Amino acid sequence: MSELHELCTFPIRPITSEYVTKLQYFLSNGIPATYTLEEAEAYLAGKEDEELSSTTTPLHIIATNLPSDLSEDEKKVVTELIEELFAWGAGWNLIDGKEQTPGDILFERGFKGTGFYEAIVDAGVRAELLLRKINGGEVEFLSDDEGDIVIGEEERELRRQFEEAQAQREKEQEQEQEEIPELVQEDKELDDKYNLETPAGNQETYLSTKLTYTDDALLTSANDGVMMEWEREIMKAAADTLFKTREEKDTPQEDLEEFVVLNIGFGMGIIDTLIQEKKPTKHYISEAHPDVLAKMKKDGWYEKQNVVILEGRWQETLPELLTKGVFFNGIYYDTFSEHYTDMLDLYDVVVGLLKPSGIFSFFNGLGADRQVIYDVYRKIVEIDLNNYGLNVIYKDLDAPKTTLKETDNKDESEWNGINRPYWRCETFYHPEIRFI
Ligand SMILES: C[S@@+](CC[C@H](N)C(=O)[O-])C[C@H]1O[C@@H](n2cnc3c(N)ncnc32)[C@H](O)[C@@H]1O
Repeated sequence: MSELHELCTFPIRPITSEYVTKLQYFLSNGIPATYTLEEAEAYLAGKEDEELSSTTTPLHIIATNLPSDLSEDEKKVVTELIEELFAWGAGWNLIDGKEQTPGDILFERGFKGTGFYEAIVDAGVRAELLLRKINGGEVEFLSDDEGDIVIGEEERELRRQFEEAQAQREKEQEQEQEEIPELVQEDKELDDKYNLETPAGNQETYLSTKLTYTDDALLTSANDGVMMEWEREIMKAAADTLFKTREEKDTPQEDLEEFVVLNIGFGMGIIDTLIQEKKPTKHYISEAHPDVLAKMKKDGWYEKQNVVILEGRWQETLPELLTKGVFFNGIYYDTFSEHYTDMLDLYDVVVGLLKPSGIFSFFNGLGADRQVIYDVYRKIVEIDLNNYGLNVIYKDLDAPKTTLKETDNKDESEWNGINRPYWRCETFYHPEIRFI
């Protein structure tokens, strides 16, 4: 173990500012903040050229060895150590031999709410926003419902690339084609490859994939869960949220005269059935998949008096409503094989379609296969919606324990026989979004 790594195991107590001095010494003398245990071991074994499959960084070692009985003074020092590592380019989402990020380790060890876990989440938010800038507004950094985590980006490297890209852009102003930094380009290629191959990752593939309704799920032919029965409680909460303003005293009467609701994504029709029970004046349903539309026809949704079915992708059907004077008291969004970039496009439409007192909500599965990413997205969504003059309140809901792990037993795990678990968190952050 190198001296830097050794330091991060907190060999001496109490943890004093001496630690910060030592850390600064290592970093300012050229040891990268992302120097891994694996690199150190390979160096000692004379195998520096070998490709390493995991990246146990100083932040991982801190997360693993952080004492749980820290004094207030020690907490301050540890906070400084973490800040110092980030200032020198530590990666918030690198993965160690157990496939864990430093945030995962802290969460597992019960450090959520102590400020240390939150420092990692904040670094993730900063990295994401920075990468989006570099990438010309595209969101590529975090995987959402895809089950993979993109490793290798470090804030410092990003910052360097950002500055480089900006300088380059200034130099080549007359050139129409913008340079894409190599790192981002690599991610894009990975993403494109992934997208082209799976229904879960790509809309075009998804919309031409055969779907099957089982007793408790809607599945693609690749056994991806499009919708699953375990989400029913979440749908109940969502339906209640959409109708909440009906009971609130300060909702303007003119907003309530016609109670109009929009649901984007029919799936198993769970939320639409719950919406119908609440008898809205009008109930719009946006649905793109032919097999789902066929099921809706078979089950009589086209005959319902107050139901309007918008056939096709919401990207094509909703903008038309903007010119037709249709406004909603509630909008819910829960689709499949879409990404956070699609949600950013959706926000443009939502602000135009929501009544001043209206409520917008969505199935919040963003990054939910890994707690720390779920927490990063929680903040990103808040930041993005605030830019639209919308405020988010999250309500914590318990997710079923059977979604936490994969086992062969259907009673123990929802993921038995399902291609890619898209949910792994204990708590669902149910969003209620209104104009500020
Ligand atoms: C997760 S399911 C919705 C489940 C629903 N909330 C329920 O309670 O059963 C997602 C649905 O969104 C539909 N969908 C996917 N992309 C869409 C798009 N761009 N526009 C409209 N519907 C879409 C899918 O075909 C699928 O029926």
